[in-house]
Amino acid sequence: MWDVIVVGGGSAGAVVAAGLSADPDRRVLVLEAGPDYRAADTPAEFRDRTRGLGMQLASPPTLRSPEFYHTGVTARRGDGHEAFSYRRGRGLGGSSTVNGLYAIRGVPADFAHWETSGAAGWGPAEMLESAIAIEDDHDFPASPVHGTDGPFPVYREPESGWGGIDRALREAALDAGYAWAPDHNDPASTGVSPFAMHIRDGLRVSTNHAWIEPARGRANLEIRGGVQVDRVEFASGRASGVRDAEGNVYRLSARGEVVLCAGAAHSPAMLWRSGIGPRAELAKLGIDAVADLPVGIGAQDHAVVFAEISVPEREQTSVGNRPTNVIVRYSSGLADGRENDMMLLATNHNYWFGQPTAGVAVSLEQPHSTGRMSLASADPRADPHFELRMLSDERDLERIRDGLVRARGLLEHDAFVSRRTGGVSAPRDDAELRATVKDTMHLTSTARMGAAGDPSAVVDPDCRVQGVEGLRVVDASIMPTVASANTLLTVLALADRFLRRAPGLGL
Ligand SMILES: Cc1cc2nc3c(=O)[nH]c(=O)nc-3n(C[C@H](O)[C@H](O)[C@H](O)COP(=O)(O)OP(=O)(O)OC[C@H]3O[C@@H](n4cnc5c(N)ncnc54)[C@H](O)[C@@H]3O)c2cc1C
Repeated sequence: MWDVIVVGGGSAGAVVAAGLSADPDRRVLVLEAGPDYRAADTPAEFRDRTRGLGMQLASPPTLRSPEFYHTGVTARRGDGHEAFSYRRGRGLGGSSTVNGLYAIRGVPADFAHWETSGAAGWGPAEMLESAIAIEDDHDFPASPVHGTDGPFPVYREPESGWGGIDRALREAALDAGYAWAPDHNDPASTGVSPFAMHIRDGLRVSTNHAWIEPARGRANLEIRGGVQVDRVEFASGRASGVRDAEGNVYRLSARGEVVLCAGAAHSPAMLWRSGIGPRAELAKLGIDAVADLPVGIGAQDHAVVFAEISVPEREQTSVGNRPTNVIVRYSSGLADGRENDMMLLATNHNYWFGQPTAGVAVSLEQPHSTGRMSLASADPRADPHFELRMLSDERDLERIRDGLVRARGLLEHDAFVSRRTGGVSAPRDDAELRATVKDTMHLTSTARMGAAGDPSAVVDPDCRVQGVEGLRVVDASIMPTVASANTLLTVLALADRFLRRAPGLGL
């Protein structure tokens, strides 16, 4: 019998498990589909920051450590595209073990928007408090918006370690009038910034290193790897435990709760298998509905397009072969965009496709387009599929079009012209934009948070799944809308915020 069962020991799951097991009176069980391993045994290829070099969007035919990925998840990025794999991490640390290492906070306008859309208590001040609490950032010692005591390191590569494209983007963007913002994690910042990473001494720090490892050995915390959870079981409308794919059942104590932290792809799939989702979709899979909720509807990710150039190899080399050390954030002022709705990324090498080119990526940080999940069967081993419908909302197209014009303009600056060996290659019209748009692996909002009783929300502001008792979701799924930044730091701040809101959970 467990007071809390945490499903998924990934990014949010590690924070939640460590936080809840800090109370020795609470018995916490973590069930993780992938490997349970000591942080020191993380495969070298993931600790080394050159990992970014091999991080193509599509899984390559052979992966060196396939057990660290859920290889069956697929997505169609845009209407008319071919569907192909959508990367998700697996094993302790989850996606924080395999991700691109970028460590950037969401912007205050995101959280203000969350609050007005019903997520009371998740506004800019609260999310800043959590962002400060989790981090260990020594670059701005006197800053009131930074923390140095948290478990998660934030590091910025000095200019001497940047690639030629990083330098060119900074020079061109400053000349074009974008401001220099040395700290993109300052809530007031916008403009040209060094892109921070979650590394210490040059090596990745995952949530397995930062949260699970220090909590291991607690008598009240048990971690089981290799357990593929099928679904949550209920008795009289209250979660009574979970069942795994082998049929084993893990039971909760009388006041116990299940916290799903299986990520934005797998938490919604697990909810469907548990009878929580759109009634009509569940019926197609032969699942009886426990609660008719819009699970799997509203999926978001940042849409990205590229302006590519060819440059000599020396311009592509940076310390650790990082693809991007410099970004430019700006507010488009277009199509209902809030502050910092757009990002341009220096691309020393085009890791998304493993191409030899370089250039500037244009990323839509506040998409209006939403997608949805489907499941081929109720089999617990069937991974979900996503129709992301990127750029299907005209307002997204308008801003990405404008972003590409800006990127093209920057690539005509002498800093780029003097480095490139040919012309600029980029989508020429809306049809090409829609045909070439890519994701950034930042899936969110598949079980979104909203006001209690709001039929368009899956969880309330205490992360409780509506219509049942004893079940919460705490991971990227619950973001009301995708944060305007790479999503990991927001997921971690969100997990910290949850812990502050649920002090007596399961007891
Ligand atoms: C390749 C890649 C690159 C990325 N790059 C960046 C980046 O550079 N910066 C950034 O900020 N963000 C990045 N992201 C996004 C960011 O890492 C994620 O948003 C974040 O880690 C998600 O956290 P999570 O807790 O929601 O899910 P995860 O960290 O994915 O954790 C989910 C966990 O649940 C487990 N699980 C799933 N199903 C089951 C089941 N049935 N039973 C038991 N356990 C289960 C999984 O194995 C996993 O361990 C990237 C993501 C990927 C995949």
